[in-house]
Amino acid sequence: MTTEPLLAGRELLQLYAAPTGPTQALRGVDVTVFGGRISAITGPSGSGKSTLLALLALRERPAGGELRHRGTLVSGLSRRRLQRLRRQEIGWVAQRPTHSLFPQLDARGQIEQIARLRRVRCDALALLDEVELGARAGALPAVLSGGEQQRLAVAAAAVGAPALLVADEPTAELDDDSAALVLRLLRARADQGSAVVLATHDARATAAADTVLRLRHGVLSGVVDAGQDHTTTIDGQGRLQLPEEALPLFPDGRVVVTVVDGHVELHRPE
Ligand SMILES: Nc1ncnc2c1ncn2[C@@H]1O[C@H](COP(=O)(O)OP(=O)(O)OP(=O)(O)O)[C@@H](O)[C@H]1O
Repeated sequence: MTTEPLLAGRELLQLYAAPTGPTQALRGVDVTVFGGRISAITGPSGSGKSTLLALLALRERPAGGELRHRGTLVSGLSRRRLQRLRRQEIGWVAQRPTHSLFPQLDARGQIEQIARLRRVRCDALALLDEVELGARAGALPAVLSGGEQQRLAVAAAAVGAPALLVADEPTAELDDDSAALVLRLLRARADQGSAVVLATHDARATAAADTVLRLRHGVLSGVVDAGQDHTTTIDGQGRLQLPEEALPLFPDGRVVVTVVDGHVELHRPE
């Protein structure tokens, strides 16, 4: 892992227009993304995962808060600079993989086109082989199965180990063997220095991550680093959000809080 974050978001807010008034898709999210690591964003449907990915991949600007890319405020970057960063440094796998593929290019052409845009050399057939698509090199996205499209979209995003590789549900359509191929490719890119960020509902993908960020109702409810304790934030009113796995311990929502010798204990009331 590199010590300087590639991306650092503070108090990120995103709003979308809705018939009933603006929807707060993200509310006060703090997030840090490092090269060399896989981060998985989890949470129920509608919790803001895709929205956070769109901000991190510099596809949308936050409505509030502060997002820095290599220490520079994203709000200060021109549209042209953002476009160049997206093209050259950011791999993107959309929730619907065809949305991140060129419809008119075959599988081999997809890889070669991305390599041209990123100005890197890439053995397209070898990369397609890594996701077991070597035999489909001449196929257009429209004739590939959902799982093949997904593997192709991940392979294309991974060309040249971009500084950031962002994937929305990259294993959703995949059986265990194919999911393992995709996760192996993502790990290989992280080992080459890419910051890999996934939104996922898939336990296979969260198990492969170094850090798991949980979103609930647009709020970051917890961050777990592999092999470490749960970390959560305390808001300005002193409230903290318990990890989901702790909630069944307090079925009626009541808790006794005791401060003992510099730490806090939570008990179910007698
Ligand atoms: N372009 C948009 N316009 C209006 N509302 C949006 C838009 N994108 C997202 N939202 C709303 O923002 C909230 C968060 O959506 P988002 O897609 O980020 O959630 P998610 O966790 O990725 O969900 P899923 O797991 O179902 O993909 C939802 O209430 C959604 O309806």
